[in-house]
Amino acid sequence: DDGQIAKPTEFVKYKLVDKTEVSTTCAIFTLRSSGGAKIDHRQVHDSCALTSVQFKQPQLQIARSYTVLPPTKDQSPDDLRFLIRKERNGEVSGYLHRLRPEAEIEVRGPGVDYILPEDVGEVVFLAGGTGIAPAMQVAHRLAGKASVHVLWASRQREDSLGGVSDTKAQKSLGFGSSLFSWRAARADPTEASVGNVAATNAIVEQMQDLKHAPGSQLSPSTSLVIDYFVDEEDTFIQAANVAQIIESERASGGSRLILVSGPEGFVKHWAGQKEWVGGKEVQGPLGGVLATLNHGNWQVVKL
Ligand SMILES: Cc1cc2nc3c(=O)[nH]c(=O)nc-3n(C[C@H](O)[C@H](O)[C@H](O)COP(=O)(O)OP(=O)(O)OC[C@H]3O[C@@H](n4cnc5c(N)ncnc54)[C@H](O)[C@@H]3O)c2cc1C
Repeated sequence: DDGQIAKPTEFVKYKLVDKTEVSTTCAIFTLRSSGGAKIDHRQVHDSCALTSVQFKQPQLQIARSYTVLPPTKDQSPDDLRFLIRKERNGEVSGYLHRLRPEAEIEVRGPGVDYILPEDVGEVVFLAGGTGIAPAMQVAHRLAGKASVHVLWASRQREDSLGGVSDTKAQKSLGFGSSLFSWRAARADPTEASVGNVAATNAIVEQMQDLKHAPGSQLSPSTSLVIDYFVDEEDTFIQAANVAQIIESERASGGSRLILVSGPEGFVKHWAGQKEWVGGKEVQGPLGGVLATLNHGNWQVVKL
C-alpha cells in the first residue's frame, strides 16, 4: 500500500475496473487508482469515521458524494467500491452509469460524514434505498463490538433481492407480537423468510457476510440484525418497529444511536429535515416519527 496519498481536497484519477448490476437502477462500481496519487484507503475503511468520496462530472464541473462500501474478503486493497443509483435525469449519477469499462474518473476524498462515538454500544440504523451503503459501513466498523440493527426500506424488491429478515418485521404479521429473540431467529431461519426468493443480489450477499464477521455472533450485544422492507410488497418500517427495538436494549453499556440515512423525504419522515446554516448542512431539530417516540437515552443522527 505505498504510493502517494492525495489530500482529501485534491481530485485524483481513478479508473472504472468493474460495474456489477444490482438491480435495474443500481450498480456496484469498483474503482482503482490510475497510478498517481490516491485516496487514503486505510482511512476510508479503518477509522471510526463514516466516509464518502466525491466524483466529478467533467463537462459540468460539478461533484457529488458517494459512500464507500466496506471491503469484501476478496477485494483488492487498491480498490474502492460504491453502490450508485441512476437517478432519473440525475446529472452525476447518469454520467457515472454511462461510463465505459476502464474509463477514467476524477475523485477526491475521503470526506468524513460522521464519526462514530468510541463507546457506542448499540445502533439502530434506518436506511432508505442507497442509504444502505452507510449502514454497511457502520456494520463493518462495529462488527464484533456493538449491537447493530438495520431496518432497510426499498421501493422495489429487486434492490434487496434475496434479503430475508432476521425478525418478523412484516406488516401482515404484526411486528410487535412476532419479534424473534436473537437465538430463535437463528435457530429457524426459514420462519423469518419473506418468501421464495430465487436469487440474492450482491448487496444482500455482502449484508449476509457482514453478519458472520469474526466475533459478531457471540452475543446479541455484538451481533448484526437486518430486516428488509419493500414498498411494493406493502411492508413499511413502522414506528412500532423502532419503538420495540429501542425499548428492548440489547447491549448493556455504551452509547445508543439511531442513525437515519436515505433520500431527503425518508430522512424528513423519520427525523425531520436537515437544515442549512451559513452554507453548511446541519442536523436541525429532531422532527418526524422519531420525535414522537420515547427515545430516552438514544441519540438520533441524520446522515
Ligand atoms: C454524504 C453523501 C453520501 C451519498 N452516498 C450515495 C451513495 O452511496 N449512492 C448513491 O447513489 N447516492 C449517494 N448520495 C447521493 C448523491 O450524492 C447524489 O445526490 C445522487 O447521485 C444524485 O445526483 P445526480 O447529480 O445524479 O442528480 P441531480 O442532477 O442532482 O438530480 C437529483 C434529482 O433531482 C431531480 N432534479 C434535478 N433538477 C431538477 C429540477 N430542475 N426540477 C425538478 N427535479 C430536478 C433529478 O431528476 C433527480 O431525480 C450521497 C449523498 C451524500 C450527501
